[in-house]
Amino acid sequence: MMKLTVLGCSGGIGGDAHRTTALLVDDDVLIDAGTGVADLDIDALARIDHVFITHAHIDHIACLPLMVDAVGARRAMPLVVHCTRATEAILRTHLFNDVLWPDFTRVPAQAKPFLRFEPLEEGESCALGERIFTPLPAKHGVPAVGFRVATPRGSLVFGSDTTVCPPFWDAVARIPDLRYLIVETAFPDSQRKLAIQSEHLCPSLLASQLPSPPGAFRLLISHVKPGYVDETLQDLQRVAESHAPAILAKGDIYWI
Ligand SMILES: Nc1ncnc2c1ncn2[C@@H]1O[C@@H]2COP(=O)(O)O[C@H]2[C@H]1O
Repeated sequence: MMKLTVLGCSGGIGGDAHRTTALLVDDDVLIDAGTGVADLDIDALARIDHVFITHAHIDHIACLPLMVDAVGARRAMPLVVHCTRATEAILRTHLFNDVLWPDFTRVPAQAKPFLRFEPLEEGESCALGERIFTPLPAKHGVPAVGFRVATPRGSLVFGSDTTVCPPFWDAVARIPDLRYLIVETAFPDSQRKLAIQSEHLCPSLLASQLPSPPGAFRLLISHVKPGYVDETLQDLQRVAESHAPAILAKGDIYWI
Protein backbone atom coordinates (compact mmCIF):
# COMPACT_ATOMS: atom_id res chain seq x y z
CA MET A 1 0.00 0.00 0.00
CA MET A 2 1.07 3.58 -0.65
CA LYS A 3 0.56 6.06 2.19
CA LEU A 4 -0.03 9.75 1.58
CA THR A 5 0.42 12.00 4.62
CA VAL A 6 -0.64 15.62 4.36
CA LEU A 7 2.08 17.66 6.07
CA GLY A 8 0.62 20.89 4.79
CA CYS A 9 -2.04 21.97 2.28
CA SER A 10 -3.05 25.50 3.24
CA GLY A 11 -2.83 28.58 1.08
CA GLY A 12 -0.79 30.32 3.75
CA ILE A 13 0.37 30.29 7.35
CA GLY A 14 -1.26 31.40 10.61
CA GLY A 15 -1.57 29.14 13.64
CA ASP A 16 -1.12 25.46 14.19
CA ALA A 17 -3.71 24.31 11.64
CA HIS A 18 -2.02 25.94 8.68
CA ARG A 19 1.10 24.72 6.94
CA THR A 20 1.84 25.30 3.26
CA THR A 21 1.95 22.54 0.70
CA ALA A 22 3.90 19.39 1.41
CA LEU A 23 2.59 15.87 0.78
CA LEU A 24 4.62 12.93 2.10
CA VAL A 25 4.39 9.73 0.03
CA ASP A 26 5.31 6.75 2.20
CA ASP A 27 8.37 7.98 4.10
CA ASP A 28 10.80 8.69 1.25
CA VAL A 29 9.10 11.03 -1.22
CA LEU A 30 7.73 14.56 -0.96
CA ILE A 31 5.44 16.36 -3.35
CA ASP A 32 6.35 20.00 -2.74
CA ALA A 33 8.30 21.21 0.25
CA GLY A 34 6.27 23.95 1.89
CA THR A 35 6.24 24.77 5.59
CA GLY A 36 4.60 21.45 6.51
CA VAL A 37 8.02 19.82 6.09
CA ALA A 38 9.30 21.71 9.15
CA ASP A 39 7.19 19.49 11.45
CA LEU A 40 9.22 16.38 10.50
CA ASP A 41 12.02 15.42 12.86
CA ILE A 42 15.60 15.03 11.70
CA ASP A 43 15.36 11.26 11.17
CA ALA A 44 12.21 11.65 9.06
CA LEU A 45 13.83 14.43 7.02
CA ALA A 46 16.88 12.26 6.38
CA ARG A 47 14.70 9.43 5.02
CA ILE A 48 13.40 11.61 2.18
CA ASP A 49 15.23 10.72 -1.04
CA HIS A 50 13.04 12.47 -3.64
CA VAL A 51 11.13 15.76 -3.85
CA PHE A 52 8.73 16.42 -6.74
CA ILE A 53 8.24 20.18 -7.10
CA THR A 54 5.11 21.49 -8.81
CA HIS A 55 6.30 25.07 -9.12
CA ALA A 56 8.78 27.49 -7.59
CA HIS A 57 6.47 29.69 -5.52
CA ILE A 58 7.80 30.10 -1.99
CA ASP A 59 4.84 28.40 -0.27
CA HIS A 60 5.74 25.20 -2.17
CA ILE A 61 9.52 25.25 -1.73
CA ALA A 62 10.13 27.14 1.54
CA CYS A 63 11.59 24.11 3.35
CA LEU A 64 13.58 22.68 0.44
CA PRO A 65 16.75 24.69 1.15
CA LEU A 66 16.37 24.19 4.90
CA MET A 67 15.92 20.42 4.74
CA VAL A 68 18.93 19.98 2.46
CA ASP A 69 21.08 21.83 4.94
CA ALA A 70 19.57 20.02 7.93
CA VAL A 71 20.28 16.46 6.77
CA GLY A 72 22.64 16.65 3.79
CA ALA A 73 25.68 15.58 5.79
CA ARG A 74 23.79 12.58 7.29
CA ARG A 75 22.74 11.20 3.91
CA ALA A 76 24.72 8.85 1.70
CA MET A 77 23.11 10.11 -1.52
CA PRO A 78 22.07 13.54 -2.80
CA LEU A 79 18.43 14.52 -2.39
CA VAL A 80 16.87 14.25 -5.87
CA VAL A 81 14.66 17.17 -6.87
CA HIS A 82 12.34 16.26 -9.75
CA CYS A 83 10.87 19.21 -11.63
CA THR A 84 10.58 20.73 -15.07
CA ARG A 85 13.62 22.45 -16.55
CA ALA A 86 11.72 25.74 -16.30
CA THR A 87 11.25 25.31 -12.54
CA GLU A 88 14.85 24.14 -12.12
CA ALA A 89 16.05 27.31 -13.84
CA ILE A 90 14.01 29.46 -11.43
CA LEU A 91 15.31 27.60 -8.37
CA ARG A 92 18.91 27.79 -9.57
CA THR A 93 18.69 31.49 -10.47
CA HIS A 94 16.75 32.77 -7.48
CA LEU A 95 17.40 30.33 -4.63
CA PHE A 96 20.40 28.00 -4.93
CA ASN A 97 22.56 30.83 -6.23
CA ASP A 98 25.18 31.18 -3.49
CA VAL A 99 23.43 34.41 -2.47
CA LEU A 100 20.04 33.51 -1.06
CA TRP A 101 21.30 30.00 -0.25
CA PRO A 102 24.34 27.85 -1.10
CA ASP A 103 24.28 26.06 -4.43
CA PHE A 104 23.91 22.59 -2.93
CA THR A 105 24.21 21.02 -6.39
CA ARG A 106 27.96 21.79 -5.98
CA VAL A 107 28.23 22.02 -2.18
CA PRO A 108 29.91 20.61 -0.13
CA ALA A 109 31.78 19.10 -3.10
CA GLN A 110 31.07 19.02 -6.82
CA ALA A 111 31.61 15.24 -6.84
CA LYS A 112 29.36 14.63 -3.81
CA PRO A 113 26.72 17.36 -3.56
CA PHE A 114 23.75 17.38 -1.15
CA LEU A 115 21.19 17.88 -3.95
CA ARG A 116 20.75 17.07 -7.60
CA PHE A 117 18.05 18.04 -10.08
CA GLU A 118 16.36 15.45 -12.28
CA PRO A 119 14.31 16.94 -15.14
CA LEU A 120 10.73 15.69 -15.44
CA GLU A 121 8.62 17.23 -18.16
CA GLU A 122 4.99 16.79 -19.15
CA GLY A 123 4.75 13.64 -21.27
CA GLU A 124 7.38 11.86 -19.13
CA SER A 125 7.06 9.69 -16.02
CA CYS A 126 9.30 8.74 -13.13
CA ALA A 127 8.89 5.31 -11.50
CA LEU A 128 10.03 4.82 -7.93
CA GLY A 129 9.26 1.19 -7.19
CA GLU A 130 5.57 0.65 -7.90
CA ARG A 131 4.82 4.39 -7.63
CA ILE A 132 4.76 6.24 -10.93
CA PHE A 133 4.88 10.05 -10.89
CA THR A 134 3.62 11.87 -13.99
CA PRO A 135 3.41 15.66 -14.43
CA LEU A 136 0.01 17.03 -15.45
CA PRO A 137 -0.81 20.43 -16.99
CA ALA A 138 -1.46 23.38 -14.70
CA LYS A 139 -1.82 27.12 -15.26
CA HIS A 140 -0.41 29.44 -12.63
CA GLY A 141 1.69 32.61 -12.52
CA VAL A 142 4.93 30.70 -13.03
CA PRO A 143 5.64 27.42 -14.86
CA ALA A 144 3.65 24.80 -12.96
CA VAL A 145 2.55 21.19 -13.15
CA GLY A 146 0.38 18.89 -11.09
CA PHE A 147 1.24 15.26 -10.51
CA ARG A 148 -0.47 11.92 -10.95
CA VAL A 149 0.82 9.22 -8.65
CA ALA A 150 -0.15 5.84 -10.07
CA THR A 151 0.03 2.54 -8.19
CA PRO A 152 -1.21 -0.92 -9.16
CA ARG A 153 -4.21 -0.28 -6.88
CA GLY A 154 -5.24 3.10 -8.25
CA SER A 155 -4.14 6.68 -8.83
CA LEU A 156 -4.04 9.93 -6.94
CA VAL A 157 -3.88 13.35 -8.59
CA PHE A 158 -2.53 16.49 -6.99
CA GLY A 159 -3.45 19.44 -9.17
CA SER A 160 -1.04 21.92 -7.55
CA ASP A 161 -1.90 25.61 -7.88
CA THR A 162 -3.88 26.25 -11.03
CA THR A 163 -6.55 28.45 -12.41
CA VAL A 164 -8.97 27.26 -15.10
CA CYS A 165 -7.00 24.71 -17.14
CA PRO A 166 -8.93 22.51 -19.59
CA PRO A 167 -5.84 20.34 -20.41
CA PHE A 168 -5.64 19.35 -16.73
CA TRP A 169 -9.26 18.17 -16.75
CA ASP A 170 -8.75 16.35 -20.07
CA ALA A 171 -5.82 14.51 -18.46
CA VAL A 172 -7.87 13.70 -15.36
CA ALA A 173 -10.66 12.31 -17.53
CA ARG A 174 -8.15 9.87 -19.06
CA ILE A 175 -7.27 8.31 -15.67
CA PRO A 176 -9.63 5.35 -15.31
CA ASP A 177 -8.42 4.28 -11.87
CA LEU A 178 -8.52 7.70 -10.18
CA ARG A 179 -9.20 7.29 -6.44
CA TYR A 180 -8.34 10.73 -5.03
CA LEU A 181 -8.39 14.11 -6.77
CA ILE A 182 -6.78 16.94 -4.83
CA VAL A 183 -7.52 20.31 -6.42
CA GLU A 184 -7.06 23.79 -5.15
CA THR A 185 -9.70 26.33 -4.29
CA ALA A 186 -7.57 29.11 -2.88
CA PHE A 187 -10.25 31.76 -2.48
CA PRO A 188 -13.97 31.92 -1.70
CA ASP A 189 -16.34 33.20 -4.37
CA SER A 190 -16.38 36.63 -2.70
CA GLN A 191 -12.73 36.92 -3.88
CA ARG A 192 -13.28 35.58 -7.39
CA LYS A 193 -11.51 38.61 -8.91
CA LEU A 194 -8.38 37.97 -6.83
CA ALA A 195 -8.55 34.27 -7.68
CA ILE A 196 -8.44 35.16 -11.38
CA GLN A 197 -5.71 37.81 -10.94
CA SER A 198 -3.47 35.41 -9.02
CA GLU A 199 -4.28 32.44 -11.31
CA HIS A 200 -6.06 30.38 -8.69
CA LEU A 201 -9.56 28.96 -8.37
CA CYS A 202 -12.62 29.82 -6.32
CA PRO A 203 -15.55 27.41 -5.89
CA SER A 204 -17.59 28.68 -8.85
CA LEU A 205 -14.55 28.46 -11.17
CA LEU A 206 -13.81 24.95 -9.91
CA ALA A 207 -17.43 23.88 -10.35
CA SER A 208 -17.38 25.07 -13.97
CA GLN A 209 -14.65 22.51 -14.70
CA LEU A 210 -15.73 19.49 -12.66
CA PRO A 211 -16.91 16.47 -14.67
CA SER A 212 -20.59 15.86 -15.01
CA PRO A 213 -21.76 13.44 -13.73
CA PRO A 214 -19.25 13.29 -10.86
CA GLY A 215 -16.45 10.75 -11.26
CA ALA A 216 -15.92 7.79 -8.95
CA PHE A 217 -13.16 9.54 -7.04
CA ARG A 218 -12.92 11.42 -3.77
CA LEU A 219 -12.68 15.20 -4.30
CA LEU A 220 -10.31 16.86 -1.82
CA ILE A 221 -9.75 20.61 -1.71
CA SER A 222 -6.34 22.13 -1.04
CA HIS A 223 -4.73 25.55 -0.74
CA VAL A 224 -7.65 27.34 0.95
CA LYS A 225 -6.47 30.66 2.34
CA PRO A 226 -6.38 30.73 6.17
CA GLY A 227 -9.30 32.76 7.46
CA TYR A 228 -11.54 31.72 4.57
CA VAL A 229 -11.96 28.00 5.22
CA ASP A 230 -15.59 28.11 6.43
CA GLU A 231 -16.70 30.53 3.71
CA THR A 232 -14.98 28.51 0.99
CA LEU A 233 -16.51 25.27 2.25
CA GLN A 234 -19.98 26.82 2.26
CA ASP A 235 -19.47 28.01 -1.33
CA LEU A 236 -18.23 24.56 -2.36
CA GLN A 237 -21.21 22.84 -0.80
CA ARG A 238 -23.51 25.18 -2.71
CA VAL A 239 -21.92 24.95 -6.17
CA ALA A 240 -20.37 21.45 -6.13
CA GLU A 241 -22.59 19.53 -3.71
CA SER A 242 -22.94 16.47 -5.95
CA HIS A 243 -19.15 15.99 -5.83
CA ALA A 244 -19.13 15.87 -2.01
CA PRO A 245 -15.98 18.01 -1.70
CA ALA A 246 -13.97 17.77 1.51
CA ILE A 247 -11.33 20.23 2.60
CA LEU A 248 -7.93 18.58 2.94
CA ALA A 249 -6.26 19.15 6.32
CA LYS A 250 -2.81 18.86 7.81
CA GLY A 251 -2.41 15.39 9.30
CA ASP A 252 -4.84 13.66 6.92
CA ILE A 253 -3.67 10.26 5.74
CA TYR A 254 -4.84 8.43 2.61
CA TRP A 255 -3.95 4.92 1.48
CA ILE A 256 -3.92 3.47 -2.01
N1 LIG B 1 -2.94 40.80 -7.58
C1 LIG B 1 -2.84 40.35 -6.32
N2 LIG B 1 -3.38 41.05 -5.30
C2 LIG B 1 -3.28 40.61 -4.03
N3 LIG B 1 -2.67 39.46 -3.69
C3 LIG B 1 -2.13 38.73 -4.67
C4 LIG B 1 -2.17 39.14 -6.02
N4 LIG B 1 -1.53 38.22 -6.75
C5 LIG B 1 -1.10 37.29 -5.88
N5 LIG B 1 -1.47 37.58 -4.65
C6 LIG B 1 -1.22 36.82 -3.41
O1 LIG B 1 0.12 36.39 -3.42
C7 LIG B 1 0.09 35.01 -3.19
C8 LIG B 1 1.25 34.24 -3.73
O2 LIG B 1 1.01 32.87 -3.41
P1 LIG B 1 -0.32 32.18 -3.87
O3 LIG B 1 -0.29 32.02 -5.35
O4 LIG B 1 -0.59 31.02 -3.02
O5 LIG B 1 -1.47 33.24 -3.52
C9 LIG B 1 -1.19 34.54 -3.88
C10 LIG B 1 -2.14 35.60 -3.38
O6 LIG B 1 -2.54 35.32 -2.06
